[in-house]
Amino acid sequence: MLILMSAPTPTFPMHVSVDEARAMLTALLPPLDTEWVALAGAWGRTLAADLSATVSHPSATESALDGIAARASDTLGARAEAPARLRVIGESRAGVPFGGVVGAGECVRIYTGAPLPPGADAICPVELLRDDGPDHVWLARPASPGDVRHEGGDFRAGDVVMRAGLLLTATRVALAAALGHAEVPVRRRLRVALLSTGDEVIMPGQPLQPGQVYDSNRVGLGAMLVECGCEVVSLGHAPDSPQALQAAILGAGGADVLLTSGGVSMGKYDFMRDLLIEHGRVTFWKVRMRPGGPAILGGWNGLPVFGLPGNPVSSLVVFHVIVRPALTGQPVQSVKLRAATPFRGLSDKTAFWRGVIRDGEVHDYGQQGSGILRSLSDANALIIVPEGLGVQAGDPVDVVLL
Ligand SMILES: Nc1nc2c(c(=O)[nH]1)N[C@H]1C(S)=C(S)[C@@H](COP(=O)(O)OP(=O)(O)OC[C@H]3O[C@@H](n4cnc5c(N)ncnc54)[C@H](O)[C@@H]3O)O[C@H]1N2
Ligand code: MOO
Repeated sequence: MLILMSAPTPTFPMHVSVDEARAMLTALLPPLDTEWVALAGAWGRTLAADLSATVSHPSATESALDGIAARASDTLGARAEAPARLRVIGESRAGVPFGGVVGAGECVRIYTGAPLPPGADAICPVELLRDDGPDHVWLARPASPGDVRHEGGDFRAGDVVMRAGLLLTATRVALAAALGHAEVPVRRRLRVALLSTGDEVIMPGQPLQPGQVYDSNRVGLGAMLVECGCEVVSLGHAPDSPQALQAAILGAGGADVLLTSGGVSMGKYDFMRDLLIEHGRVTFWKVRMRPGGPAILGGWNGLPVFGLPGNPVSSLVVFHVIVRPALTGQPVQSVKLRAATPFRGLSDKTAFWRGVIRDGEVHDYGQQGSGILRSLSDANALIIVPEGLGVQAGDPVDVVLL
């Protein structure tokens, strides 16, 4: 007769949803103080306060073209066979505006970005002009008010243009400069300690002995943390021993959170799991997702600890859909695409299958094992198949772009 041992009822939540896991991790992270950084060093940081425009952009109504500025009413009906003739009374250059007023029958030569002189309300591009001596021009088309860029057309002084919480991408750093900020308030970088575990795990650069594996998780997770704007405190690697793990965790002093990889599933040597359950604190164990199901969140002496599974695809997918959004405050961005192939559903888990987007459709990458790291590297999409649902070819499907 087969007797199955019944495990004691856990005192912590198990099998939480991906959304719950993300919210629980977010709740364990400390609020981050504000610091000011020069704009040149602000890329990748998170804005800590709203940014207002110190000036309007454009700062004055200006020309969008090189040509002449005139009164549109003087040029109505102008065409090649019956051009309009205007007197040139000066010039307006970017940075050197024309000092006078454009009157009836008059124009000034003007260049892109130069202020529109008072009196003028329209532009004729240089391609449609013919000089008639130094002081007159013929227009083969009416001057167009549409070729004027209005003062404040982009933003006005005092407008709140960027909101706190925004990730400062390259274009947003450019926008902050246009708003007139030499320095910006950003959130302090989160200090994340990173530890990989496992007797078999070694760093590349040494010959691989039978049964060993190169530490791809530490390198991959470290790079992803840098992408998230975090300061990485590398704790290196610890073997499968509770004592070694405890000693390594002590090295995380001062970090805001510890990320580990490996040792969180069902095996006898999964000591990260035991350490948190028996001597630390557990917020949840196991997420209803594949890959990544065995992840465990908890704490050790006040330090939040997130134990990611050892399987390379599992740890990196958990990072994509739980860790990154929690660390950056930026939601997981997904788009709807048409599935070119079926994607398997799981009755009790959300699946994140690797896919390849081709011709606007998403195709199954094929090998979906949690140890097939190439599937993540070659893929450019994570296909989200919600619990209990499958995807047929032709169905719309939510896709996270990798
Ligand atoms: N009986 C069960 N076995 C397993 C279950 C289960 O529910 N019942 N879950 C499976 C799932 S799902 C996953 S994911 C893995 C996760 O296990 P662990 O977190 O305990 O990870 P390890 O056993 O330490 O390692 C798994 C695998 O990954 C390799 N590994 C570990 N660290 C690294 C690293 N830093 N770089 C590259 N590769 C690494 C390790 O050598 C193993 O091959 O458990 C299943 N088992
Ligand atoms: O779900 Mo595990 O995370 O299959 O490899």
